[in-house]
Amino acid sequence: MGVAVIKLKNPPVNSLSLEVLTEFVISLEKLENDKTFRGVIVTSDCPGIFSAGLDLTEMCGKSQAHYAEYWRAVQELWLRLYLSNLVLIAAINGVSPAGGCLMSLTCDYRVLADNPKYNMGLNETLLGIVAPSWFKDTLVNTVGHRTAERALQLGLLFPPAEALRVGMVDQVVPEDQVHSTALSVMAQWLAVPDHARQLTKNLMRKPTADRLVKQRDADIQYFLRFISRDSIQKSLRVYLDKLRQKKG
Ligand SMILES: CCCCC/C=C/C(=O)SCCNC(=O)CCNC(=O)[C@H](O)C(C)(C)COP(=O)(O)OP(=O)(O)OC[C@H]1O[C@@H](n2cnc3c(N)ncnc32)[C@H](O)[C@@H]1OP(=O)(O)O
Repeated sequence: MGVAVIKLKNPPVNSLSLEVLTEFVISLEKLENDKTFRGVIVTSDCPGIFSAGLDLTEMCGKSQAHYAEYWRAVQELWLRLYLSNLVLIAAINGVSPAGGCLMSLTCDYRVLADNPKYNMGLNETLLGIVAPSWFKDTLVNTVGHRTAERALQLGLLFPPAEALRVGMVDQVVPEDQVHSTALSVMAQWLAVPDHARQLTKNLMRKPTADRLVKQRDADIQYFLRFISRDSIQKSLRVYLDKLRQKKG
């Protein structure tokens, strides 16, 4: 039925490095242009981890030019996913904090494996950073304003049952059924004529995407100012050190 599978593979934690973002955009573009494909299942090849989100090492101790290039790539992937003409289904087979969660929220449907370790949410505040307005918009459009406000301020990571309850995911299924469920949901979505579904998706999502499109450069400048602050760099270094020391 013309369904591709994009399996994220950037061990150990599928962090979204500049290279991963760039390759993801290229793969999506190829699939969009190949009319034999109508749907994509986005999943992970790293056991227990859907994606650890944005690659913190790309945002720490680098040059302004690098930050600008990285942020443009983050914007680009979000825009491509959010406005994709393809049916996108996230088969979430692991934990998905921050950017990992955002990636799944851009999809049309989310199936999450029922494992209490597989938390998901926008936890930026716990790192001492702030989810940008378009991350916030994507969450609000999925779970509603009140749930998003609480989740964003507290940096909540929801276990599967809670993620389902607040509408962050559409289905929670046993781990070994995530892929087959994604495939059967895909069949349902593909039963709708493409042109009608695509126009409707556009109607729902374009106003949100346009807000970023209209001010992409300003958004990059804002990110540069924010990420270059000494206090923010310090927060990121402390967080990364904590992650690294977990093993020791
Ligand atoms: C205006 C600014 C807005 C910016 C918006 C930001 C969005 C984001 O996405 S920020 C990233 C948020 N992500 C997280 O908070 C997740 C952090 N990671 C974890 O919680 C855990 O690593 C895990 C639950 C995803 C996996 O745990 P585990 O299997 O125990 O693996 P380790 O913690 O031991 O990690 C292995 C290895 O990977 C490094 N690492 C983990 N996450 C990231 C990351 N997001 N970016 C870069 N590197 C990451 C970790 O430091 C370990 O490295 P080594 O010690 O060198 O092996």
